[in-house]
Formats: sequence, structure tokens, C-alpha cells
Amino acid sequence: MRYAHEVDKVRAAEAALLARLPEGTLMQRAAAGLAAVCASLLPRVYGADVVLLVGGGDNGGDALYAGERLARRGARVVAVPAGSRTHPAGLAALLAAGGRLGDAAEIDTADLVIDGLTGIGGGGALREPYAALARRANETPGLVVACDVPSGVDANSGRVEGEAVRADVTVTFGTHKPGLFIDPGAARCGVVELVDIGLGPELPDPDVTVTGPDDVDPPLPGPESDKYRRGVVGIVAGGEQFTGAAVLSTGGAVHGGAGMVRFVSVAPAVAVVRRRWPEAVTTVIEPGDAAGLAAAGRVQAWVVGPGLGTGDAAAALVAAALGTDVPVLVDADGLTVLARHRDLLPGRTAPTVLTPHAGELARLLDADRADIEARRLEHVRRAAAELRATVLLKGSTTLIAAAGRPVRVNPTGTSWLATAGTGDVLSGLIGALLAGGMAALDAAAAGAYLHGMAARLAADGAPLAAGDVIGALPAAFRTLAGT
Ligand SMILES: NC(=O)C1=CN([C@@H]2O[C@H](COP(=O)(O)OP(=O)(O)OC[C@H]3O[C@@H](n4cnc5c(N)ncnc54)[C@H](OP(=O)(O)O)[C@@H]3O)[C@@H](O)[C@H]2O)[C@@H](O)CC1
Ligand SMILES: Nc1ncnc2c1ncn2[C@@H]1O[C@H](COP(=O)(O)OP(=O)(O)O)[C@@H](O)[C@H]1O
Ligand SMILES: [K+]
Repeated sequence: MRYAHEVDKVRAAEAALLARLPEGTLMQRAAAGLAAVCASLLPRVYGADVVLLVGGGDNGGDALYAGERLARRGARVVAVPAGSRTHPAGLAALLAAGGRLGDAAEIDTADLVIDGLTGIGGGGALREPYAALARRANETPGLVVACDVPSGVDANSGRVEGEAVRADVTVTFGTHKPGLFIDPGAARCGVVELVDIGLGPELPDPDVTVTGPDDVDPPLPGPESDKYRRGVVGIVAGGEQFTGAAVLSTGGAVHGGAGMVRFVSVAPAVAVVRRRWPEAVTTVIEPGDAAGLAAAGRVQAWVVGPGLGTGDAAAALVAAALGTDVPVLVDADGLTVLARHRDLLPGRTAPTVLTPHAGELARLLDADRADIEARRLEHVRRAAAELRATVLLKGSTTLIAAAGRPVRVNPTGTSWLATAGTGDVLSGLIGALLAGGMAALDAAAAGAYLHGMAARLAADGAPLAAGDVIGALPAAFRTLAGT
């Protein structure tokens, strides 16, 4: 499992390690790793044109020492300083190895550019001349290798406020930084290579982990299984007018491995679901009939909200589901209802999973949507703590938080998922995994992984419809070992 640490943890670990090592050791380890990756990317190091973009801090120092190593192997290395200060020992080493100082125009013809403008010390939008150098590096036909973090990307959050380097490869040191995994920063990194500088023993538990195939462990049927033991998921979705969300959520559950799907709603939604998913066992209720929900039969997890509406009838059903002692996933309209009835959450004894997009989370937290999108990690953590739930924040990087646990980042998504109805599929899928007995955080992470994988398989470079994601769920499950 790949993992990441925030900057303060990295600095503390570095300080602990530095205290035991001769001065400069860590920077030399970082530079050696960076130079080795650069050398592996060049057809030939000897004679290659390498430009170093050198900021005023130690990130620039790393780039200078990596440049020294490449110069010693015969590369023509030019340093372009951006700060009022340039790491003096690093610059001296580069010059002694045959490197020289140059200007920004040399970026245009470089075979390889090393971005050493800012690393974990960067903050806010890049100022000039840093920004202009980043812009120019983004236009060069040569390779761009970011040192530690692409400059302009906030290492903790992935936030990009102005110009940011778009790297082909990012060579990061000691541990990953969360911003390398979270968009928009993640999209600037290219391939991420981790260089071991010996930090491991000094590092605390990670702040963020990335779900890998080995972490996705959905319940599988065995000889003892029957439909009840595999898990019955109850879905409360759709209304008089909106029936599509109900169909999609039910489809996600049917193909998500539920032993049985119970669908509970008003007559028009039940009619449509029954036609599309004869596998579902349906119950017709009057609008807002909480007793009807309770009488639908035993379930091991509820999904409530897609297409439900946001009025009093919907609120009664959300309250009824949250009043049970089984896991409940609240999505879509259910979240809008919850924003007005936050009192429904604290009394729960069973797990609650909330699956908002940024707009829905903004309503839940009384926050600004743009602020949530800019600082997704911070907000998803805050939501999990304040709402006492597992919170899955949807969007171009799906993040999943539960209090006291590392935030999970989902790596499988694709921007083709940005189409109406795909979120409804996700809710049914996670509901099925909850009903199958998975813990809330694991179910949400596994659901996001399988959903993103299904979308990739279904899209294959072309637009997809939400229904295609359902159709590709079996193929997504098959990508996991052991299924
Ligand atoms: N610690 C260690 O042991 C190890 C650390 N290592 C390396 O050190 C890096 C951290 O070095 P660091 O702390 O010196 O910070 P760094 O990333 O160079 O940034 C500071 C510079 O950026 C500038 N700057 C900032 N924001 C800016 C903006 N918006 N726009 C423009 N400029 C801006 C800021 O300017 P100032 O604010 O001073 O004017 C200052 O000059 C780390 O990422 C890794 O590469 C490795 O060698 C392994 C061992
Ligand atoms: N730019 C994007 N890149 C990757 N995935 C995205 C992007 N935008 C949205 N998604 C994903 O698409 C789905 C949309 O869900 P949602 O917003 O609830 O839509 P709906 O309510 O129409 O079903 C979520 O899984 C979300 O993570
Ligand atoms: K950098």
C-alpha cells in the first residue's frame, strides 16, 4: 500500500534522522536518487543538455547536487537560479563538476529539466520569477523531472493556486506527500518515484494511504453461503417523479455482490425498478411512510437518498433508516435532508457512511463549495470528525475519511465518471459491501476502487453512461486476486 505523510511529519522525521548522521547526508541521498532517475530517463547521459531550475531553498540544493552528479557523467548541466539565494555549497559543487550558470532560454532546448524551484517548503501561488520558469518548463519538448514535489503544488493538499510545474516524473524523498495523490496536484506529477533516504524508522503512521488491489477484499460466497448470509441490502430511493437514481443504485447493489436487494419506495419508482431489476424484492410504500420501511423485512444495511426528494416525506425516510441499528449509507438527496437534520447522526450505534460530492459536503458543513474543492483532504477529515461518520468525498480524487484513521485515496477513478448517475451506482455498490459485513471504511474504499475500475474498463477512452459502470462491475471484481 502506498502511503503519504504531511510536511510537519516529514520535517520531524528528517530532524530525528539528521541528528544521527553527518551533515549533508540526507541531501546527498536525495540527490543521488534524483540523478539516478534522471540518468535512467536519458538515452545517454554523456552530452545530454540538462537544465536545473533552482529555487532559494534546499529543493534547489537537491537539484544542484543531482546536476553535479550528471555533470560528472558528461552531461552539459546549466543552473537557472530563481531565488535571491542559491544553495552555496550545491552551486559550488556543480561548478566544480563542470556545470555553469545560465538563463531561462536554455529551458527550451534542454533534453531534461530538473524542477528544483520549491519542494515541501513551497506555499501559495508561485511568485515571479518562479512562475515564469515553471510556465516555460511546461512548454519545453524535453523531459521535466520534479524534485520532491512539482513546484506550485501544495505538498500537503495537492492544491494549485497559480502556475505549477507539469512533470513527466516526480522523484520524491523519504515518503510520499499527500499532495502527490490528490488532484489537482496529482495530475501534475506524472510517474511518481520514491527514493529511500532512510526516513522509514523515524516516520509515524501515515496521514494518507492509497488503496491498492490487495487492500480490496470484498466478501466472497463460500459453501455455507445463502442469500441471507451473503447480506441483504435495503435501498430507499426514487420518488413520484425521479426513478432513474433508484434504478442505478439498485443496479450497483445487484452487481455489487448483495445476496438480496430489497427496494422500498413509492409505486412509480418500484414499477421502474421491478422492470429493470427483477432480481430486487420490492415494497411499495406511501410517501414518507417510515413504518413501511421498517416492515419491508430484515436487511443488513440500508442505502437511503438517491432521487428521494428533499421534503418532509424524504426526511421521514432518512430518519427511519438512521433509526435502525444496521449500517446506513446516506447519499444524494438524503445528504441534503441530513444537512437540515444533523441531529439524526449522533445517536447512532451502527456505522454511518456519507457519500457527498463537494456541493453536498458544503451544505453538510456550512462551508463554501470552492473552499472544499481547494482543500479536499482537510474538509473530508473535518466532516468525519464532526459528523461522526465515514465520509467519502467524491470528485476527481475520491477521498475517504474516518476519525482517527489515515485518509484513503482512491486511485482508480477516471474523469469519464463525471456524468449523471454514476454516484447512484456507487451508493448501491457500497451498500452491498456493507450488507456483506465489511467495515464502513473498508466498504467505502473497496466500493470506490471497484467503481473507478469498472468505469475505466467501461469507458476505455470513450464516453460512458452510468449504466455502463454497472455492466462493468463484474469485470472490475475479476481484476482482484482471489475472486
Ligand atoms: N529537510 C531535509 O533534511 C531534507 C530536505 N530535502 C529537500 O529540501 C526540500 C525542502 O527545502 P526547504 O525547507 O528549504 O524548502 P523548499 O522546498 O526549497 O522551498 C523554500 C524556497 O522556496 C521559496 N518559495 C516558497 N514558496 C514560494 C512561492 N510561492 N513562490 C516563490 N518561491 C517560493 C522560498 O522563498 P522565500 O520564501 O525564502 O523567499 C524558499 O527559497 C525538500 O522538498 C527536499 O527537496 C531533501 O534534500 C532531503 C533532506
Ligand atoms: N473529474 C472527475 N474525475 C473522476 N471522477 C469523477 C470526476 N467528477 C466526478 N467523478 C466521480 O463521478 C461520480 C459522480 O457522482 P455524483 O456527483 O454523486 O453524481 P450523480 O449524483 O449524478 O450520480 C462520483 O463517483 C465521483 O467521484
Ligand atoms: K520541485
